[in-house]
Order: sequence, then structure tokens, then C-alpha cells
Amino acid sequence: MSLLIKGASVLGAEPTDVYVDGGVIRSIGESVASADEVVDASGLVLLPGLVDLHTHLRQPGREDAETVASGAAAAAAGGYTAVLAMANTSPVTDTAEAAVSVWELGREAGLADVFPVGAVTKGLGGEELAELALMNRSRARVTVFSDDGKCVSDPRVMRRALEYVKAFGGVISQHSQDPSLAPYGSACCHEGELSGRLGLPGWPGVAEEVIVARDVMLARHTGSRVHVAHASTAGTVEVLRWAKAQAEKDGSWAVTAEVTPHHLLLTTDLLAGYDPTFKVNPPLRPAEDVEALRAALADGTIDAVATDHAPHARQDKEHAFVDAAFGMLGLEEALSVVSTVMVSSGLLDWAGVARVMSTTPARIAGLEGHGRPIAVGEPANLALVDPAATYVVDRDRSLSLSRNNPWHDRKLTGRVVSTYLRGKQTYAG
Ligand SMILES: NC(=O)N[C@@H](CC(=O)O)C(=O)O
Ligand SMILES: [Zn+2]
Ligand SMILES: [Zn+2]
Repeated sequence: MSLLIKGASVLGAEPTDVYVDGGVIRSIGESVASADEVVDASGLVLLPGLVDLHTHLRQPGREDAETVASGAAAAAAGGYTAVLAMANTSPVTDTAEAAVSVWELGREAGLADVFPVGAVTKGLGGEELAELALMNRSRARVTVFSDDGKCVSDPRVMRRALEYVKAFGGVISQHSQDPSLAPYGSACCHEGELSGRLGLPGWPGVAEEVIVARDVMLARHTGSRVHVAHASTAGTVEVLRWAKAQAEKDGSWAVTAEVTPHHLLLTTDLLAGYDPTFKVNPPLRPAEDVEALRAALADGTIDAVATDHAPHARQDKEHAFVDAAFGMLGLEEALSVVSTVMVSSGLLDWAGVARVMSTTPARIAGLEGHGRPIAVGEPANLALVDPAATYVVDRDRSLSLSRNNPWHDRKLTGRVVSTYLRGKQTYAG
């Protein structure tokens, strides 16, 4: 099956033709007479397939909220060709068997490559390390480990985990949240003037920042790699800026970080309506934090955009704000949000979008075949984007099984029109 994408602007450059056969890019900018399928891509931007470092699929355990297949379909609709599936399923992905099972479900669905994230500790209990090396040596080849949803708060456990993954080039992705400053189960939003007025128990940005600061020191001490999941405050950005400069000087350890689309656009003021759709962990923050996160993504202090796609069934979200589940959908609109916030404002160009949403996340996770340059001989993992398309999000048109979509009714600019996984179309908008 051959495919000719005609007149696409590769990473925003001059329009050209891209010819794909056998799932591989065979030529760029050469005249090709015919192909099994010809796509008119004039006016469209061609990006490498996006890579999400942080997706929650709810299989096993909560297939009513999302399955690997439904999540992979939502990923494809968002331009993603690879997603990393977090370990906080039920049961938790803390063994090689569990990891291989998620990986196989992804293969069967065939809509995006699904790479399981392994738990750092057994059952996300925070005490005993999970089978990190066995997960890495399994067919699922796990390289990213996280107790996401919970923080690895015991510094002794975090130290051991960093030492352990260093041996095989793994990375610990940390949900940075000190549980004594942000008690699980009681706090529900950003602590500030608004939470006081609304009578909602909040937690402060420093609950995140103290863990980020601690972890970069542990990464330096162990010579290992830490990844900061969903960075959400200006203070975190300051710590990252310092830590990255040190890591570059030393050359023996590394810190990377991601930001979510929602932390790049939404602010804590949205809580005034008490709508649990906007309840998320880490919480939506004030505008000053949002500004700092945008600037950090533009200047490279934050390496990547990751969705933290967190589907929840209606019965877990439709509660009083304090009792509702944390989390919001993200896969399908991520590119549109980044386009609206970062490209329209001139903070990033399309090559920059490819860097933060594909190349760098693939490098952080050590993925092969994803986040590659659009070049002859590379696998045809691609996303076609209409940079000028403006649309209003409708949560009922989602391919996710859940409806907790924070972008519902919002106007966004820039939209994925097709996605190709090794030359096979996985989404047609
Ligand atoms: N982000 C969220 O608010 N929720 C996530 C857990 C997490 O990412 O911490 C979930 O699993 O629902
Ligand atoms: Zn988290
Ligand atoms: Zn998460």
C-alpha cells in the first residue's frame, strides 16, 4: 500500500510531496507519478506522529471509563502515534506480566503504539520497589516508571528507584506532591484567595516545588534521570531552570519536565462555577503560573507537552466538587490547545511543536521509531494538521469513553486532520 501526500508543509516549511510505501517514507520532494492513495495536503502542516508521555487508560479495572483500544482511538484522533500508559490501573502495572498485557492490548487495537509505564513501587504503596528490571527486560521494554496519581514521597525509596533504573537507562517520572503539604483525600484545588472565598480546601504550589527540588538533588546524587510530570507552578520552573544548568555542567545526570495543555491555558478562576470537570491534580493555578509555564515551554526549560489524559466515568465526576474524581480528558484536543496558545502567539513555530510533542517525548522515553525526523527511510508515523481550522469542541464527538472534557464549547485554532501509523491511516477527520 503506497501513499502520496501532496503539497504538505513539512514542519511549516515550503510545500512538498512525501511518498510512503511499506510503512516507510521513500521520497520527499521527488515527482512520483502515482500511488494507491493520493492525499491533497495543500495548506496543511505535516508533523511527526505525536508522542504522549502521560496518558491514563483505565484497562484493566475501569473499562467503563476507557479501554486501551478507546484510548488509542482518541490518541489517533489527536495526532498521536505513541502513548505511554500510566500504571495506576487496577491491578497496578507493577509486574512484567501486567506490562506485557497492556502492550499487547495496544498492539491488538493497532491505532497507536501503547507503551506501558511501570509502577515505581508495588501497588503504588510507596514502600517496596516494583519489578523494575523485569519490566524493562520484558517484551514491553518499560523504560519510564511512575507511581503517578501518588508521589514517591519517601526520599529513601526515591533514591533507590533512581539508582536502580540508572543501570538500564530508565527514568522516574514523578507526580511531585508532598502528601503532608497536600493531603490526599481532603484538598481539592489550588490554595489561594479564591479557594478561601469558595470554601474549598486547597494546597499550595510549594507542595509541588519541595518535591521537585528534592528530586533534582537526588538525581544529581545518584547520577540518574528524573522527569517532572505535569509541572504546574512558576516556582517549579525556577527550580528546573537552576537544575538544568547544573545538570548540563555536570553531564552525569538529567532532569526533564512536561506541562499539560490544561496548565498552559486554564486558570483556577474556573473553579468559581464549582464544575468538577475542572478538578484536576495538580490543580489549575493562577494566571502568573500559566504565563511562566508558557515561557518555560518556549525556552526549553520545560521539555515536552504531555496530556495527562485522565478519563473518568460520569458517576465518579458528577459529585460535589470536593468529592469528585481528579482528572480531565486531553488526547484529542492537545495539539489544538498548543496551536492556540503557543503557535498563534508566536511562542512556538511548527518545528517547535514537533519538538515538544514528538521528538523530545520520544527521546525521554527512549522510544524507537517515534519522534523521528520526517526523512527518507524513517517509519511513516505522521500527523497532518490544518493550522487555520477553527472549531468549537463538542464533548459528545469524542472517541474516548468518558466525557470529562474541559475544552467543551471552547473555540480552538489548529486541528489534526489525519494520522498515520507506519503508513496506515489511524484517523481521518
Ligand atoms: N491528573 C489527575 O487529576 N488524575 C490522574 C492522576 C494523576 O495524574 O495524578 C488520574 O489517574 O485520574
Ligand atoms: Zn499525576
Ligand atoms: Zn496522571
